[in-house]
Amino acid sequence: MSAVTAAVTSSAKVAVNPHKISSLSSRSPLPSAISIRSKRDIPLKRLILVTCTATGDGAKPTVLVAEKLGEAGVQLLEKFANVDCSYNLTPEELNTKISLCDALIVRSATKVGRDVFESSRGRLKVVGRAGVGIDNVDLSAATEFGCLVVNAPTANTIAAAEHGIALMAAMARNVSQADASVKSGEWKRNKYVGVSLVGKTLAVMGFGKVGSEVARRAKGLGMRVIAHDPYAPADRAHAIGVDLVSFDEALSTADFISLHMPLTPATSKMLNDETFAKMKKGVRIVNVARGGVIDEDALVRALDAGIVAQAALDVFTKEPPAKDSKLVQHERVTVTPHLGASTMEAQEGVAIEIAEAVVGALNGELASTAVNAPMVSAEVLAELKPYVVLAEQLGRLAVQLVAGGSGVKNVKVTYASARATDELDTRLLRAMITKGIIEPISDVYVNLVNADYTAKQRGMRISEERVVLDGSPESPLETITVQLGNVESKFATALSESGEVKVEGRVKDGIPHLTKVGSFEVDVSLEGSIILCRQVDQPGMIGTVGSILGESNVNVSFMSVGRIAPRKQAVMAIGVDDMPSKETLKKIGEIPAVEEFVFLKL
Ligand SMILES: NC(=O)C1=CN([C@@H]2O[C@H](COP(=O)(O)OP(=O)(O)OC[C@H]3O[C@@H](n4cnc5c(N)ncnc54)[C@H](O)[C@@H]3O)[C@@H](O)[C@H]2O)C=CC1
Ligand SMILES: O=C(O)C(=O)COP(=O)(O)O
Repeated sequence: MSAVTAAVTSSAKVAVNPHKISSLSSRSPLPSAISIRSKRDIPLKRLILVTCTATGDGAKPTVLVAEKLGEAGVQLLEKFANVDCSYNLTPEELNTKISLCDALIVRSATKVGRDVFESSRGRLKVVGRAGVGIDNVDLSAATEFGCLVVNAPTANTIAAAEHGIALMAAMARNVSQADASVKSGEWKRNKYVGVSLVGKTLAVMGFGKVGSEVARRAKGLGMRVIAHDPYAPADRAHAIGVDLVSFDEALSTADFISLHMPLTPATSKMLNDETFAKMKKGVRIVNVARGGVIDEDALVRALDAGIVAQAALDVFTKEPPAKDSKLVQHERVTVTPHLGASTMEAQEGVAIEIAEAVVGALNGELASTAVNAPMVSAEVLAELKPYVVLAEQLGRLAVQLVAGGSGVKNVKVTYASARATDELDTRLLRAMITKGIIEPISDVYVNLVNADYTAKQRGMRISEERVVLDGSPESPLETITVQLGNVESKFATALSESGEVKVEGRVKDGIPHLTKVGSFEVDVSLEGSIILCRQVDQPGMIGTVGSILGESNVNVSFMSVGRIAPRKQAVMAIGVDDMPSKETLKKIGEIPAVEEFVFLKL
């Protein structure tokens, strides 16, 4: 079972007489004010993460496209949103605009740092990276601010692989140098004698989507291809006739090295003085990945020392590089201005891929290309839909039962299900319970993106437990129980025998219901708001409370009573559509048989 972080602080726990329950909840005759609510569909937008409710007025969301995006993508966005295509913004202009935007689409040139999320003041809900590399987006800041980051990981793979091959062939045959020479009026056939590719060893560093397409094409050119990738499965490499080798073996045996790993702290400057020294003399290097994976000064030294015969670079640590960059000006270096993804086809594909992902995310759907959120498949999502609402409502109820100042640090969630443990994905449920607990007591916006982070920040530990039931695993869950430990409660009845605030719920006919409070069984649908009352069980109670509410024009949607035994203590759960006034609540509290009561807003 997963647990979200540690940091358990203990606060005073009040031992309260637990009320044992001896009978199941009894549905009482309905007083005149009662109306049974019709079964409603649960709005999908509530389920997830990033809904375009930022404007709060049902207006179209605004998408800022900050770098050139294919027309097909812009058109797709325009069907759903106000689209502001503003290219070449300065960082200051971006920060000013962003507070009016629900989504931002960038390519590789825009730095989306913490300042962007701060400047958005909570409105920015999605960052779409129209391409693969997300090294220009501060993912931890995005996660912290609950902003989903999606990318377009597949549409430019072939373009990048083709550009890698193009650079390798152009470099080997001095195409760009010879071209410049001829255009300047020279005709130097001996100066530009190249090297052949056939029979040479190519080391593909990073055997992902682009790397494996480069490998496939290089095999077709008659090269021997090896690859280094600590995370790639060997059988995928073998399937296209490539051997996975160690980093050092790749460096020491390759005639050509082609880089295709992402820029991360682990890959930053992985080609440096030390690693160049391990290479075969006369090696040729292609970089269509990210400039930062090479120490560029070290590459100039390796070129000058003759270790590296040639390099072909599409990407640079700083883009554009300085005009007088020794590397760019080096006569044995071929350069292009980050053109790997720049084909008509790839740009069209990327634009559509990112526009669909951003629109989906703004619609509250789970994006399959989410970079900073767990992916939950559409099928799992559809099945869990009512349970997701239940989870949030239980969290919301539980936290409202805590007496102010207690500080919620320990949350225990128990899922009872006939499904095998690994057949129930609880990440979404856990996130929604976290949302339910944190949102009523703070101004933090919690979603699937930042739920675990936010819990951790607040020192809240969420432990999850599974109870595997006998029976049919048809429905994913029977009950969800949320317990808050080490807290005091403003409604002592909500404390379990072991002293935790405890609420339990289940889904009935697609509608989430509260079925247990502390040790008392109740049955009330989780819509609107709830009044919980502990009273001495006696005739006329339901009528008395019902008429107080009816007189104040508060519509009652549901009532249920759970009791220990006839004429002993009972808990009445009353679902109300409207917020009762203070006077109305006071009148309920003044009923002699009422021992304690609480109003809970859902
Ligand atoms: N120049 C351009 O216009 C383009 C550049 N790119 C760059 O190419 C990179 C690769 O793109 P894809 O193949 O689509 O990504 P990918 O995620 O499919 O592949 C990356 C591979 O690198 C591997 N890797 C991670 N750390 C490594 C390490 N330390 N050593 C060796 N391998 C490591 C991963 O296991 C993965 O297999 C992107 O991150 C992006 O930076 C991608 C498209 C266009
Ligand atoms: O997809 C990538 O990672 C790329 O590097 C492509 O960058 P671009 O979208 O052309 O700025």
